[in-house]
Amino acid sequence: MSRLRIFNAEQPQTPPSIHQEHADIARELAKVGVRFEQWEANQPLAPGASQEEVIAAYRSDIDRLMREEGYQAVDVISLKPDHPDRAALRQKFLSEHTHSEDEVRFFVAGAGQFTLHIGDAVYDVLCEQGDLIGVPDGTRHWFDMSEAPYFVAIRLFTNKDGWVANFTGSDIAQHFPRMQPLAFTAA
Ligand SMILES: CSCCC(=O)/C(O)=C/O
Ligand SMILES: [Fe+2]
Ligand code: NI
Repeated sequence: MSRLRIFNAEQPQTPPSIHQEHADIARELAKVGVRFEQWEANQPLAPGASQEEVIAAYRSDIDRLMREEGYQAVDVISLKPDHPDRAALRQKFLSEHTHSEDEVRFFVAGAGQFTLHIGDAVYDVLCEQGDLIGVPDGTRHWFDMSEAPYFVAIRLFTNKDGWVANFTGSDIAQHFPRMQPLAFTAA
């Protein structure tokens, strides 16, 4: 189940407000300019599927987004808990950063946790299969996949060069909850 927790940026220990209904999550995120939608993710793809398989399965959605919203590049992150580089891949996204383009991600399997630092608040969004999130350019954020990653996400870029991050140097991400491994993947 998708989940939004909203913290005060200065008070990571204080219990956050929590939303678990998709409409509530979308409404709260829309207030701060973040896109959150539920899409059909009905192709039988498991984490670990290749980029080619994922792109072929979602070709029509990808083509439509590229045509209608002007994306120039697409790639896929597809990870399962035994990936040999999982620790390094997790580390890559764990510190606060921004991008000079919107971060648009469609989760076609599994789950991952985006945390957005907007003004005085921190929005921690657990995205699950079927969720599309669009984080505006310049938004400070980080992403966790847990120590046992289990997800397939399609990434769309307006920049032809794909993923480029600007790290803020802040340690704020260390103070907020990390993603817990999905129960069904913890063997
Ligand atoms: C779920 S896609 C991988 C994370 C990513 O691309 C990013 O920029 C996280 O902030
Ligand atoms: Fe990012
Ligand atoms: Ni600190």
